[in-house]
Amino acid sequence: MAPAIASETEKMAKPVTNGPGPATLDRAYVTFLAGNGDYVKGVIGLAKGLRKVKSEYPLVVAVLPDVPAEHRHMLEEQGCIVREIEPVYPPENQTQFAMAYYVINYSKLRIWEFVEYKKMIYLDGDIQVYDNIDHLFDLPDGYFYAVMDCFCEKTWSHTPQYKIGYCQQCPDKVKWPSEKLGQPPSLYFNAGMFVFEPSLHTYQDLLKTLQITPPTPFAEQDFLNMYFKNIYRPIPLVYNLVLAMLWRHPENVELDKVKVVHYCAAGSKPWRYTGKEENMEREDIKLLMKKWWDIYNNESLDYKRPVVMNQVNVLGAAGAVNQLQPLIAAAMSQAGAVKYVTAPSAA
Ligand SMILES: O=c1ccn([C@@H]2O[C@H](COP(=O)(O)OP(=O)(O)O)[C@@H](O)[C@H]2O)c(=O)[nH]1
Ligand SMILES: OC[C@H]1O[C@H](O[C@@H]2[C@@H](O)[C@H](O)[C@@H](O)[C@H](O)[C@@H]2O)[C@H](O)[C@@H](O)[C@H]1O
Ligand SMILES: [Mn+2]
Repeated sequence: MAPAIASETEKMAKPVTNGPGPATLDRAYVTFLAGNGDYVKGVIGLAKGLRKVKSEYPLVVAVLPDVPAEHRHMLEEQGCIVREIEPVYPPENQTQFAMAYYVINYSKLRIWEFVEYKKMIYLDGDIQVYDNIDHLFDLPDGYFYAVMDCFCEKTWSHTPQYKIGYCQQCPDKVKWPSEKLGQPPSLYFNAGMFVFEPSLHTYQDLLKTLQITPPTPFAEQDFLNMYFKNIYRPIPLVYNLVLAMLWRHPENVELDKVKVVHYCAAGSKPWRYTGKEENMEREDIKLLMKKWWDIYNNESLDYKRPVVMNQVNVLGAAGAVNQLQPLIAAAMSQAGAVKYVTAPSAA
């Protein structure tokens, strides 16, 4: 079993900053948005959540062409960097995806092309970050970091592990029958959150490999698990609490220590929450819904475009200078060091 890297992760308990200045620009969070529906609320909530925990890095949103201009504008208004990507489709197939819409999730693979960033943390749009996780950017390069998934929900009923009641979250509860089924499944991560390094070589190889890989029920999540199997390193579940863990493996969950919550259980998308589906009436679920909405509705977390006057050609006319002076002083105090150019001295 690949050693969890809890020790290294725990060592970086406090968010690492890059010295006094702003964080290096070769790091960013990235999420994925498709369609003209309500997932845009998830991404807006995520942008506000990252701001609330004072993350030092921007949020890039990879949008499919079907994301309307109005939604893109809303994301830019929240300080997001919006990047259009082309869809990625798996080879022709008769696969029954666990959820029919999973087929669009292969488009996530486009983020490996964002090579202006050396390291990125991918977060699904139905994820919220409640504690600063910037320190994950300092995990050693060369690996793929993600949290282990759970096999106990009905969405896994097509798998041998579900049929025998085996789950990697509790491998000793129902032992894997190696004599009958051979090797147990490799450690398997949830693809709603992962730390990765964009690379054109990896990107091209991902797309090439995809075209010769028969699709499977969990779509790009299965594909990414197969592709990164040898460099996958599990990180603690505090970095991606798959909600089902609350009722499937409560012994593994310390909710007050959880930093990232993934609203992926049936009926748990906060912006669609009715409380009617199974497990959705739980007190911890209601608390997590309130936490999500408190951030989404918190206007003080809206992005405030800095008024930066990086170059103000102050005209010679005394009158203009007098009018501008207080404005410049206000801008300087608000935007830190501001360079402004005084009008060249009259020749
Ligand atoms: O209509 C959709 C469906 C999915 N997504 C994106 O694809 C991700 C994966 O889908 P989802 O989170 O619904 O899968 P789950 O984690 O629930 O299995 C979402 O978080 C969104 O970022 C989207 O933007 N629009
Ligand atoms: O396209 C496949 C998706 O597979 C994953 O979701 C699943 C997985 O977590 C199962 O374990 C749960 O049972 C299920 O509810 C949940 O939807 C990723 O979260 C998502 O980003 C995406 O990759
Ligand atoms: Mn998700």
